[in-house]
Amino acid sequence: MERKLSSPMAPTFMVSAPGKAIVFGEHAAVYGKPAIAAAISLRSYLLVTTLSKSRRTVQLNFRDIGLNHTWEIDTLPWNVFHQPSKKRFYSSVVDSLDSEFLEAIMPHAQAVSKHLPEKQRKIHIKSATAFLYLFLSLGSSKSPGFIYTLRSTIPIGAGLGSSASVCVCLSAALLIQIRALAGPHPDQPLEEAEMQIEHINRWAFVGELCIHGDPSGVDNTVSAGGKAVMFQRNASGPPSVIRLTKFPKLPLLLVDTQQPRSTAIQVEKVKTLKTNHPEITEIILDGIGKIATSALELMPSADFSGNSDALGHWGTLIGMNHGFLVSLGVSHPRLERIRELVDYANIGWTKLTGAGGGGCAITLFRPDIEDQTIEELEQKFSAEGFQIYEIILGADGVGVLWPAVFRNGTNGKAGEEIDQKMFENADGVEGINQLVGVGVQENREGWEFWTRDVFPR
Ligand SMILES: Nc1ncnc2c1ncn2[C@@H]1O[C@H](COP(=O)(O)OP(=O)(O)O)[C@@H](O)[C@H]1O
Ligand SMILES: C[C@@](O)(CCOP(=O)(O)O)CC(=O)O
Ligand SMILES: [Mg+2]
Repeated sequence: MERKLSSPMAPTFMVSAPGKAIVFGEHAAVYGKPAIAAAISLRSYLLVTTLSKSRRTVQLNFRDIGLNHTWEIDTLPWNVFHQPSKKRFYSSVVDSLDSEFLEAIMPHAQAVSKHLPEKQRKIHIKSATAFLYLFLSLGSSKSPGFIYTLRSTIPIGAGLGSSASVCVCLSAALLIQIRALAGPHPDQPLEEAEMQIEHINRWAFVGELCIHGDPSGVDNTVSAGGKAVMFQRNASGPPSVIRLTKFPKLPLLLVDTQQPRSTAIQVEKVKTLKTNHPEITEIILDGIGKIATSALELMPSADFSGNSDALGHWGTLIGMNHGFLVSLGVSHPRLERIRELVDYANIGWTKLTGAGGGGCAITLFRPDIEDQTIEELEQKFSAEGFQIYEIILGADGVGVLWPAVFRNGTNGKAGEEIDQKMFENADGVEGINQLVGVGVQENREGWEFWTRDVFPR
């Protein structure tokens, strides 16, 4: 099914991609060790509006970070991106950034936030760079004007793969616009769907390269394909990915320290440690990889309930994995406080998830913990300023709503186009979920996913 979205009359459409939780193996994944990660029910949503033929501008409206910038399409450095000698950079698999491209983009990316404080400015520039790199690689100077409006329910910079989910949305939207994707549709052969996911994933990785320098690729892989994966980066060629179709239902709690940090800085920390203490660091990274392999071997049936041995084994591995991450220097006192509270109550095993240095921790509960005990713990977390997220693991990967109209009566607007302003101004996570959240059953109507439901819910 080909879509003619580059036509000026193309209707508004929306794409969405999930965040992720790394259950085992962060950081070591960067160095080619295996990792296990699952897509979560928090997601990003990107609305693409085509402008009339006479308006040849591209507007990036990233409301969550306060970025709203418009470029004239004709002023962008198309000549640099589309020179014949650079063809391989946009026609084949791209696994590194081109310095000439980056240089050409930089003044345009830097134009987005001239007068902001340094920290916020960096965030804006990273997102704008990822967008421009993909837009110029995949798009054309003849392109009509567009508005890209993004909202996300994933906390930014908290280890839940917000960057990857944004990059998957951008990649999917742009590939749809150049008619490079077939589907998704329910009777699409699995192999074809997998190829489409991989196409989206590869360009999302390029976006991640713009945001964090040296990503392993695990985040974009699990965001694009959804569900859960065992992921291993290879020294050359594409990574090895096993889709985990029997990922267990975990009694899991996700707690956010609310301590912001940047993945790029945490990854850099480990790199410095590896330079200064190569042998010891390699042993730790290898140990983390062995934990992920062991977890995969011990992964029981789809359900942990009534299988306390398996749960206990995974719990022990979670504790060991966290210990190794502490040794790498990527924990934080707030993360240790979460672990301390869980350990005192003796009700489970905790590890940081994602790049650490702040961000989120996951706790796997022991079997048969009373609901009241969990409630008491949650109250302590709230009192100390931690944020608890209710998530489901194994969510759908990238999906498309085409055209972007309300399909149901919950918003009282069935059949109406999803209004850009309404989406832009949706009030926080609740507002976004209510309006378009695919986790809300009524809102799922009309969404199509390349991934299939393989997990028991
Ligand atoms: N909702 C969003 N809107 C715009 N940019 C975003 C959004 N979420 C993430 N980003 C980009 O991703 C970066 C955060 O990525 P990263 O440090 O890898 O943390 P995370 O663990 O959330 O992926 C931000 O600096 C920003 O550039
Ligand atoms: C630390 C790392 O393993 C995961 C980073 O995840 P996040 O950006 O913190 O969500 C880096 C990577 O694998 O690219
Ligand atoms: Mg990230």
